[in-house]
Amino acid sequence: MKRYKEAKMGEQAPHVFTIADIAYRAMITEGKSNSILVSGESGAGKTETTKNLMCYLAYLGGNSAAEGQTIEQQVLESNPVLEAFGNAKTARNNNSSRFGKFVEIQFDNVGRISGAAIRTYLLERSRVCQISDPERNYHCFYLLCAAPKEEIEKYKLGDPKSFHYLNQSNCYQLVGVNDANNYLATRRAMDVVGISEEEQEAIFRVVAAILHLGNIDFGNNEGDPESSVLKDDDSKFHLDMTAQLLRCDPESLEDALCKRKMITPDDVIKKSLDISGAIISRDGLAKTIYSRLFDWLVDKINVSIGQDPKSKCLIGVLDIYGFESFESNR
Ligand SMILES: Nc1ncnc2c1ncn2[C@@H]1O[C@H](COP(=O)(O)OP(=O)(O)OP(=O)(O)O)[C@@H](O)[C@H]1O
Repeated sequence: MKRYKEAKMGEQAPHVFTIADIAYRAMITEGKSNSILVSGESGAGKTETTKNLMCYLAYLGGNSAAEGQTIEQQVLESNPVLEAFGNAKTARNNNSSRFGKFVEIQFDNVGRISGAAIRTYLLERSRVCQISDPERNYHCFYLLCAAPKEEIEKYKLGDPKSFHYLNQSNCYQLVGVNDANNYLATRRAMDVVGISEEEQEAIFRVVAAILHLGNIDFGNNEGDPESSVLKDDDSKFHLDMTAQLLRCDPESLEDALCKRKMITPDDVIKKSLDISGAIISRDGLAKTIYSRLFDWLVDKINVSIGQDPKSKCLIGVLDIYGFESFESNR
């Protein structure tokens, strides 16, 4: 970073630091905002490049003397938090971002970082309840299953193989990655970005609830093929756990999964759902809860980092969705 600072284009070997340096210098001299677009196929290195760009901008505009957590530390530490909840192993990349991200780093009139905002786009919701070999679900599920024993007991978790949302693929572990260590690292990163202990507990409660929700299975309601009921005691256990973790009433949850409410101008009609309908509503609930949790996390990080209303210049870094080409593209 030292070598690239204020070096002319071509003076050093090609590097993203040069791009960040040019963007920063142009912002200072011309007083104009700049954006850097990082694009490429899945696995090309966009997210790593984005992190390098952010490190370099933090190096140029950092506030080393500030007390407590600096804005740049918070921006950099938001990466492991967002990756835990928005990244997953795919066929091409063990740490593939399943969302788009635009990071705005704001600067004051002397070129110091004064605020930041993170905007995310289009989280891949379907992954929460549907995966196939050799992919994995979002990292956070495996991290929580590798959490310290007390937490595993508190959330009644265990081997990832016992959860439907994880066992549709045979891939559970990543080579060279320790989920137990990463769980603790994610908790530490959450501390840095200003997520309180209580909020962290609530976040992982929701993650555990989604795993239990996925294990609720449905069976035929005798005498009425158009409706469904909980399949067995195992499903009842997971329903009770989901309700306990989400702090809602188990009967209302069961009703919400097995019945559909239709609102007409005069009345509210409840219609029973068959097994496949109940599964669709269970998975729909899991996807909605997860994507709202993700949005909540991003909002929380933004509130904690804070934006500078007086800032006139910013550098934006856009890490877009990586392109993938499948045998059968849909
Ligand atoms: N500059 C780098 N230094 C070291 N390793 C890198 C670098 N860039 C990429 N890699 C390796 O390649 C992998 C994929 O990179 P990255 O996650 O940045 O890709 P991506 O383009 O963001 O992919 P996706 O679109 O799937 O999110 C990384 O996990 C890392 O192992």
